[in-house]
Amino acid sequence: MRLLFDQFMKKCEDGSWIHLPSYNYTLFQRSQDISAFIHAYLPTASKLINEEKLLQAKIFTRNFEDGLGFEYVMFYNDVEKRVVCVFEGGPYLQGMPGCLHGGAIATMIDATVGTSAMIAEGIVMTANLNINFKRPVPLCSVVLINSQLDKIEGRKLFISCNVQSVDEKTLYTEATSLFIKLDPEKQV
Ligand SMILES: CCCCCCCC(=O)SCCNC(=O)CCNC(=O)[C@H](O)C(C)(C)COP(=O)(O)OP(=O)(O)OC[C@H]1O[C@@H](n2cnc3c(N)ncnc32)[C@H](O)[C@@H]1OP(=O)(O)O
Repeated sequence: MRLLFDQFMKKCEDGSWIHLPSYNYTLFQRSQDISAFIHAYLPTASKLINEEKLLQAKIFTRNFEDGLGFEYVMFYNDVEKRVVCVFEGGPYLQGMPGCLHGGAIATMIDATVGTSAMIAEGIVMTANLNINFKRPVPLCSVVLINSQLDKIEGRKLFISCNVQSVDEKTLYTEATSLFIKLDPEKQV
């Protein structure tokens, strides 16, 4: 993980790649911003949200102690419209014995392609995520999640993604996704 981090940080030196900051909370740090977002974009859902509990909200992937859950770092290449995530799924993410849980893989795919969509179009939501699990990901191994923004049609963003071993010899997972840029005029 450290070796790959250093390799990508080196790529950032000429500005072709950017190290993306990781968030422990949603992109909105203050609760009133979260509340304003929900009332603006998700009025239907806002009626069901417990505002008090909302104060404890954290990004799902940032809820485990170091090394036990989702350990990851993302880098972005604006020319290629790519986000690459270096990810190690910790021991608390086990599915079948010795394997990373499929839901944990889906989460990190969603986070990676979602980051790509947010960079391109701001406030987006996942409308569709199709995942082919081709080989089991060994638990606690480091993988590369490569996402590619394929096209934008109106509010629709089509992003593909694969999960490979660090030596890129093993293809673990392939996915396609559709993100929709939220329209504040539309009741979601
Ligand atoms: C920082 C890390 C980033 C993390 C990112 C994580 C993102 C998430 O996990 S979001 C949570 C999971 N997603 C959700 O809960 C979303 C639930 N769905 C929704 O809220 C709505 O369906 C939403 C917002 C996606 C689309 O609703 P709305 O804005 O009304 O758009 P809508 O008019 O229905 O559709 C717009 C277009 O997309 C198409 N479309 C919408 N959904 C789909 C779909 N599932 N499949 C194919 N096409 C679709 C529509 O057909 C329409 O196409 P066209 O413009 O050609 O007619």
